[in-house]
Amino acid sequence: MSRAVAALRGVGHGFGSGPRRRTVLRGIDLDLRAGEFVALTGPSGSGKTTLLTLLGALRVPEAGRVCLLGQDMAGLDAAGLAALRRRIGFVFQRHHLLRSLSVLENVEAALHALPGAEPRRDRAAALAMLEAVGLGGRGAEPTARLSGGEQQRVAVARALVRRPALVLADEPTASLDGGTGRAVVALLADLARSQGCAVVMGTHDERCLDLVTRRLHMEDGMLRQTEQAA
Ligand SMILES: Nc1ncnc2c1ncn2[C@@H]1O[C@H](COP(=O)(O)OP(=O)(O)OP(=O)(O)O)[C@@H](O)[C@H]1O
Repeated sequence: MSRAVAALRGVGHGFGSGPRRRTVLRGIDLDLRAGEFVALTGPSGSGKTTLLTLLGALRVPEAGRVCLLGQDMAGLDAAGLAALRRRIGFVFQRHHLLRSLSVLENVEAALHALPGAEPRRDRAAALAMLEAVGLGGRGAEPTARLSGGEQQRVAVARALVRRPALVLADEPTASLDGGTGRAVVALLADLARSQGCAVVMGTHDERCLDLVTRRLHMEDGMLRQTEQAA
């Protein structure tokens, strides 16, 4: 069996208190393994983003246990959580690229934040990753000049250049047309396979679901259905 990247047991989370209290996640059990590409589907407000933020160590659960990359979140202080987050790649609907930087600089910036950064090695890694996402030769261009799909590919390169064991994507195709969105998801699937990382993608985009290895369906804060692709 491949490596466990994340293990969640009895995870619950909610927001607010008193009469305004809203329970968003209930009794979530989940195991993620290296090399899996998981789609997280479910109606709006069902808790997908909340679950992704827990998997990204962006918040700690109110109840239950979350182990990420071999570490129990309960034992980590703020610095420990930040160090854990640096080992996770994030791709969002709005790509949060720095428009004033070049394409290459945006990808390199992800490496500068890591301990032991080495400019020459980092540049080589960023150039190789741009090649992998089909943007070889475009590194010097201002990011703002790229199309939406190209910018999302830069965001994928930025998330994967650190070689994370876990990549989280929240609606990565939402601002893209069908063909472009599918190309971005196919790219994520290819890179996940070649780098052996686990990817969890929150999505409403039915057109990309044939590209994943597993589907999880969230409803009323519970993972109701787990369907393994053949
Ligand atoms: N920081 C917060 N404070 C209060 N309520 C929140 C907060 N974050 C999320 N919620 C609420 O939790 C519920 C689940 O939200 P979440 O964003 O996880 O759903 P989702 O399945 O990702 O929805 P969508 O598909 O629309 O993005 C929603 O009712 C939302 O309003």
